Amino acid sequence: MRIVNQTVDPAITVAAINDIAPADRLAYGLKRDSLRGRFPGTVETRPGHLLVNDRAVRVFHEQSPSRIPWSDADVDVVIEATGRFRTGDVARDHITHGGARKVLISASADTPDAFLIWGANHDTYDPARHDVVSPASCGVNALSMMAKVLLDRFGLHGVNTSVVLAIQGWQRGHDQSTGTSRNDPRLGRAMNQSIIPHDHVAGELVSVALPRLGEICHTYYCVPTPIGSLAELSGLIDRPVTIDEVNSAMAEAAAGPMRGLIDYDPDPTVSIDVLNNPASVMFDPAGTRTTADGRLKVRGWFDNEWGFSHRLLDLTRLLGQREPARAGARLHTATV
Ligand SMILES: NC(=O)c1ccc[n+]([C@@H]2O[C@H](COP(=O)([O-])OP(=O)(O)OC[C@H]3O[C@@H](n4cnc5c(N)ncnc54)[C@H](O)[C@@H]3O)[C@@H](O)[C@H]2O)c1
Repeated sequence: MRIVNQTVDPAITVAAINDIAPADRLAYGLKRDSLRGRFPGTVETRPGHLLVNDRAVRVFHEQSPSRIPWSDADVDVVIEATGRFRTGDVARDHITHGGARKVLISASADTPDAFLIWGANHDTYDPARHDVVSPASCGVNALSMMAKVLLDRFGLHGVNTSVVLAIQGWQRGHDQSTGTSRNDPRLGRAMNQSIIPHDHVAGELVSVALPRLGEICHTYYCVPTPIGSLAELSGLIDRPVTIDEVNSAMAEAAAGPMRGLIDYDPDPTVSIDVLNNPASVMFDPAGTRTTADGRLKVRGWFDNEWGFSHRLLDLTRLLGQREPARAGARLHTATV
């Protein structure tokens, strides 16, 4: 909602929100954000609506995707961002029961019609076959951008990846045995006390985005920082390459074909410096390492909320297109 309101984009209107939270709580959550500060505008409530900068947004409070009357609010694209309904079949209820045209699951979904990573494989979108789409995760987006440059420029292979992820909404403040959103008991452990390993499928999904990379070994850790995450990628190329060559390739991509998706920042960087960066990854040239036998390693930072939300909107624009004429997408989002 914040990004839509700060961007003048006639292609996207937030038409409706469904959330189990009452409207006054949604308004409060939009007005005051611990990380991003006050909302730069006005937020009020009216019966059945939020008024955001005097624009009415319909609010529903249904628990189940099968009960939300999206067609009443003329919604084209639903962003399924509850974290609860991550399988393609359940998310499809927004279409079959709710009357929306397309669904974007804001996570590494199970069995969507397609995984589309913006800038890596979104040009494989087929409107006739892809109704429920997943952009994978923020980490997959960050890794895929660096991998694409290294693959296209140097023929990268033999890839290992790591993500170090800031605190997530589904984590717990103290140890819990029940109620965690995943099966792994480690994910119920207190988020502020540990580096928590997570068996995430991110590596597999980078391979889905860029099949020429082949299989990837991946590791993933959740850490107690509030925002700002790290992506590292290593691999092999068939000739020795210098640090300068790798960094120049990234800088050229950031200034050229990957503009807006890769940000190149030569200043000494720590994770909080990526706050509010809309790119999928902020490449950190100080992290590049190479060896004489063709091994290399790179790192980048990403704002796991802000960058990923921009990619959700990029995909929403794509899914919202109607052929031939009607431009524009009206969307639902469950998080504001
Ligand atoms: N936060 C991140 O860094 C990040 C990045 C990429 C992807 N994601 C994914 O996005 C999803 C949401 O993450 P988040 O951080 O925005 O979570 P969040 O907890 O901040 O937001 C979830 C929202 O869904 C609402 N909700 C819960 N159950 C509901 C239901 N049955 N019906 C309607 N609304 C319901 C909650 O009230 C809340 O407003 C997760 O799948 C997460 O993995 C998060």
